[in-house]
Formats: sequence, C-alpha cells, structure tokens
Amino acid sequence: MDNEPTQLAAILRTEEVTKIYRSGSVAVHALRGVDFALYPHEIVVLLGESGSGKSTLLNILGGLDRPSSGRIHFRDRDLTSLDDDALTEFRRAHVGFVFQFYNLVPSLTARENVALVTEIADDPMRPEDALDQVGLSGRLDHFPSEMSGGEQQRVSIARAIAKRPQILLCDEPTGALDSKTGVTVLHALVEANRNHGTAIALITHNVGIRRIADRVIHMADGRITHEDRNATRLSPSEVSW
Ligand SMILES: Nc1ncnc2c1ncn2[C@@H]1O[C@H](COP(=O)(O)OP(=O)(O)OP(=O)(O)O)[C@@H](O)[C@H]1O
Repeated sequence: MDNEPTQLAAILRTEEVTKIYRSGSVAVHALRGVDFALYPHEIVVLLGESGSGKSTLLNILGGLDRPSSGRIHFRDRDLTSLDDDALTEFRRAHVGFVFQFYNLVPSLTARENVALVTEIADDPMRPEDALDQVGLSGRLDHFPSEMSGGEQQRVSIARAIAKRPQILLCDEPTGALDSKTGVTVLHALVEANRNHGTAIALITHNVGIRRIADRVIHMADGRITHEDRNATRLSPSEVSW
C-alpha cells in the first residue's frame, strides 16, 4: 500500500521550529527552523548524522519537549499554546512512543507492562490482543528478563499501540538489535500502520530501513536538508542492514 500523503491534511505539523539547549554560557542550536508534516497512514523515516537533531524533533512532535520558538499543530490544534497538563493529555491520548531501550518495568510481566497503559486509556485494546498483534501471545506471563531483546521491543510496541494512538514515534527502535531481530520489530510496526492507519515517524541510523517508508527525511545540523519519496514500500524482510 502506498499513500499520497500530500492530498490529506497533516496530522502533525511543525512551523519554523527551533530548539536551543543552554547550559551556562554554552548554547546548542539543536533545531534551526524545521518545517515538517506527518500525514495520516504514512511511514516516515528520519535519517541524519549523530547530533543532527532527529531525537529533539521527535520529542517535540510528541509533546515530550517544547520548542524554543515556532509552532506545532496536531490537526487544527496548536500544541504550542497548551499548558503542561493539556500537553500530557495530548500525549496520552494520541501518541505512542517506542525507544531504543524498551523502558519496560522489570518486575511486571509482558501483559502487566501493557496493562499499565491500557488502564488509563479511553478505548484501549485488551493487553492480550495488543501482544497477539506483535506475535507474543505465547509470552503473556513472561518477565522482561525472560525475553529476548526483540521480544522486549515487541512488548514495548504492544504497549504503544494498545491505546490505539493515531501517531507512533519511534527513536531507533532496532538500534539495540541484530538485523534479523530488527526485522521482526519493524514488521510489528508496519502491521500497526496497516491495521490501524497509525502514522509512524521512525529515527534510524540504518539506511537500509529507509526502504520501508513512504518518505525519507534527511537532517543535518538542525535542519531538514531534503526529502525522498519511495515509489513503493518494501517489506521489512526485503531490507537488510
Ligand atoms: N538535553 C540536552 N541538553 C543539551 N544539549 C542537548 C540535549 N539534548 C540534545 N542536545 C544536543 O542537541 C543536538 C541534537 O541532538 P539530538 O539528540 O536531537 O540529535 P540526533 O540527531 O537525535 O543524534 P543521535 O543520532 O546521536 O541520537 C546535539 O548537539 C546534542 O548534543
């Protein structure tokens, strides 16, 4: 399935977003004016050298951080003007996050880790169903220490999709995994995109992964330098890195 995102209204959009981190007299310009849009149903891969601003942009898109200047819109809503409680509510209702190091609670089983999220969501999946969707129905009562890295990452994806978010933001989701295991993780993300139309923005250092995307955004020195559009998306099992 390939989409024509430009014909749809953006689900998330930044306008001239900058981010300056200050510590003492040192100022780091992490973002220098970024205009980015994420469209419903699409998969976007963000590529760029270390320090180019990818994680900063992703965190700002997901309401984990605020820009120094510029605006962010979620559909027609200006997120920049929200107070902290309203921003947290936006995140909770609409955004799933997947990070490189799974962030699972070690003392909870796979099912309980997912339930942590579903218990506070409006219209969640059952944890069992979310885990089934990532191929882990046989691991419901396993603790993180009893699972492989790829399985733990799939639990974190189940946790992210269980609240049926419209947006999934993934920061190096395969960064800690070998490529075969990474493929199973990417499959779980692509399935969420196919089954629920979840828009996905995914940071990676593995350029091979760009082929699973509709669009590839290249960043350097706090800016988007250019964008490529893939004519067709490849299945994760067709890419290698
Ligand atoms: N909390 C922070 N305080 C100060 N500087 C920061 C902070 N977070 C990021 N930076 C700086 O902002 C710049 C952009 O960082 P960012 O993590 O967004 O880059 P990145 O492209 O995601 O890098 P990587 O691929 O290594 O994860 C870097 O120079 C980084 O050192």
